[in-house]
Amino acid sequence: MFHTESDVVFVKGLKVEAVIGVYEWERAITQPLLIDIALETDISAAAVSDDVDDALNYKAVCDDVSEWCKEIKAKLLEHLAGLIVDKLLTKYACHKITLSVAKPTAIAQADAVGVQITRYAPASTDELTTKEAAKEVNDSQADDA
Ligand SMILES: Nc1nc2c(c(=O)[nH]1)N=C([C@H](O)[C@@H](O)CO)CN2
Repeated sequence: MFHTESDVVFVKGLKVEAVIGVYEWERAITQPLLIDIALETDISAAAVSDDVDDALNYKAVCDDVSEWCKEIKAKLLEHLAGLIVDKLLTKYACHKITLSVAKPTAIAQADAVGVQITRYAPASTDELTTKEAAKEVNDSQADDA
């Protein structure tokens, strides 16, 4: 079977309203965040089977990231980005994640400001197959329902 180390499942422009910011006035409101995520993973099983259970499900990623952003209520974008990438690497079968979080309304003179980080999975997480991780996600969502 065809194998590659450079497949990517991505999310671009995920919009989340969340409490974010270092100033007191920011703690009392929500602001829009725009999030891009690139999850490096092996998509070859899903490419052959055409079964979402073999895929790193971007719908589940969007749901999780939206929920975590609202829960975390970080002051700094750096803190939020770090926590979200750690959680994604723990939950999903991917070996590398690049994530950017932007605040499009924070600075009037700028289109957006933000941070971008890249992190790698520890070896043990990397060994989880996409199918095993997808099953864990599906099972935990079934438990939540
Ligand atoms: N590197 C960062 N600089 C700043 C941040 C941040 O999260 N990371 N945050 C702020 C304020 O919350 C700002 O968005 C209010 O306009 C300032 N600098």
